[in-house]
Amino acid sequence: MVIGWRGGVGGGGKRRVRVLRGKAMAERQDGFCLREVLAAFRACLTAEQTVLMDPYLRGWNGLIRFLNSLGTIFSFVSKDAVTKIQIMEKYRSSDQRERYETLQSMVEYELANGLVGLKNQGECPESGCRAILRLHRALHWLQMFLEGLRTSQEDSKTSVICTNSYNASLANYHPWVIRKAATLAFRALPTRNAFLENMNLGTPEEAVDMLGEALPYVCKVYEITEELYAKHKMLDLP
Ligand SMILES: CCCCCCCCCCCCC/C=C/[C@@H](O)[C@H](COP(=O)(O)O)NC(=O)CCCCCCCCCCCCCCC
Repeated sequence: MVIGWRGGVGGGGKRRVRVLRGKAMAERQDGFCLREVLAAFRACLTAEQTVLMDPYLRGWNGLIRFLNSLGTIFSFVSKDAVTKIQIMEKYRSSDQRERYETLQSMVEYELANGLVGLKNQGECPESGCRAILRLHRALHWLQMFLEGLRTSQEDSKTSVICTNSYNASLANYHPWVIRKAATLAFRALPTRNAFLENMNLGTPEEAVDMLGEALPYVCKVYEITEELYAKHKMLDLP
């Protein structure tokens, strides 16, 4: 299975307009394409069923770029995610970078050296295991959201798909005030087709096809991480 977009139209610096099926559609001007994000999650997976850290973080940075393009209403979400990503990037450029090459090597290293903070958050506020767990939970939301978007009807509301997937995943770990702010922000999401077009994967139909091909890789990354954390009883890290 190859992740790629058959249409082959990349983003560009200058504003361009292309005509698809008789309908004019403005292209994104920032060159963002969700294909690269999805390919990054695919690139995380190794033959040994480990998860490579660098493409994992690259995938997340791409998602944040997309999130930021949806408006400042999501700043509180992206700031929190960026804090977690930066913790990991710092480790990947430190003397300990090899310890953080994969999620598996990170877990092994931090557990063996008492760097996880198993009892309370204050113990190890910059624990890599903890930062990844927060992103991992958000990946569950993303997986459900994109699957919901992919399988929904054309007239479905993005805000409803987003709220449902949030309530079934991440919301369980958030206090009331965050849940409230998140569900209010979801109301600002564009329509389903505008959202799909914003991914820069072609027409909404092409975007749906692409998601169908690529989502299994995101799911696999999620499953491997979930098993790893379950094995070490770290799914509830404070
Ligand atoms: C498309 C709209 C995207 C909406 C995003 C849905 C997720 C809403 C999450 C709200 C998080 C609010 C911020 C704060 C959270 C923290 O309390 C909480 C706990 O952290 P702590 O233990 O350090 O205190 N943090 C977290 O749970 C991590 C949240 C990370 C959320 C990252 C979400 C990134 C979403 C990227 C979407 C891109 C759209 C992709 C579609 C192509």
